[in-house]
Amino acid sequence: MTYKSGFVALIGRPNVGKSTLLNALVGQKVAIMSNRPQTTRNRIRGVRTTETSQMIFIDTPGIHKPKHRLGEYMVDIALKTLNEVDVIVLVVDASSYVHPTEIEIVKQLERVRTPVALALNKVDALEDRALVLKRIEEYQALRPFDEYVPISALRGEQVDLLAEVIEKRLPEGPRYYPDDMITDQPESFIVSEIVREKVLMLTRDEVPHSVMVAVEHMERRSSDTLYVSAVIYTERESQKAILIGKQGQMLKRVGEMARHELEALFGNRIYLELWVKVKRDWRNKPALLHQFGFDRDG
Ligand SMILES: Nc1nc2c(ncn2[C@@H]2O[C@H](COP(=O)(O)OP(=O)(O)OP(=O)(O)O)[C@@H](O)[C@H]2O)c(=O)[nH]1
Repeated sequence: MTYKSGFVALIGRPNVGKSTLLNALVGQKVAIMSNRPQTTRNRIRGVRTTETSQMIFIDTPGIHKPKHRLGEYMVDIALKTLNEVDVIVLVVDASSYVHPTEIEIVKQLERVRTPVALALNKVDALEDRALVLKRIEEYQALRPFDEYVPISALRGEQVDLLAEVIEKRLPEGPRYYPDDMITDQPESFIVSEIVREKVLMLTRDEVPHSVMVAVEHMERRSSDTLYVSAVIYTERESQKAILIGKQGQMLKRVGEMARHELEALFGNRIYLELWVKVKRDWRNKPALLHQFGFDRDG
């Protein structure tokens, strides 16, 4: 049997149960990632690996925000991402009326070609479960979705069915991440996301959002100390210079801020070593793949 893999965007307005669903799909550990402020373009929220497929769930910040607050730029970024993923899951709260934000999201989705599954969550909270049919009709009137799956993320009901529906639409592909990533390795992703966040914050957009951070090495050096070495890749020498700063001041600040946050998060002392390298050709590679660190060899 062929193995399938791909990117899945979980979208929906706040509080509909996206985090709960994600946890039900991939396990508990990922919650830590979902609480991070949304400064990056996309973030991996979790990976579900089975015998037959691997799904990489990403966040699409901005898609649920009103357009006037967001600006065209972010809307465009969000739409670009949604066009690059393999499946979109729009999570809605079936126990609530169709919210104006959902109507806005559906409108945005007109510009996207990716298949969209509608996950009608919180069916356990419906007085009468037959009401979910009415809800489906209401959403269907907005646009025809590719799939409709009533679920209860909280109780884990029909979550596997949703996973099947997603899997059906994934392309053939490899396991991008090791099977045990969720249990063993999410730390490196958290580290790279946090470092990246500090870079963007402290350089105030002088370094573009496409900057990539690759964690090269993580090692426990004693019971309470974690040694981490990471490379920040920029596209140009000028960006590298900004990032390093006068006498290394900028890089030092990035490192200090990231270290503090990581220590609080992991409850360990962190020894963080940061390097800056220029990597010119990465734009040519498929944006999503490289952004998520699949090309770490160069
Ligand atoms: N009854 C019921 N409650 C649920 C279900 N799924 C999630 N919830 C509850 O809905 C609330 C919001 O859930 P989250 O998973 O944090 O929602 P979210 O969409 O990730 O929210 P944001 O992070 O704000 O975007 C929590 O109190 C959950 O316990 C469900 O299937 N049934």
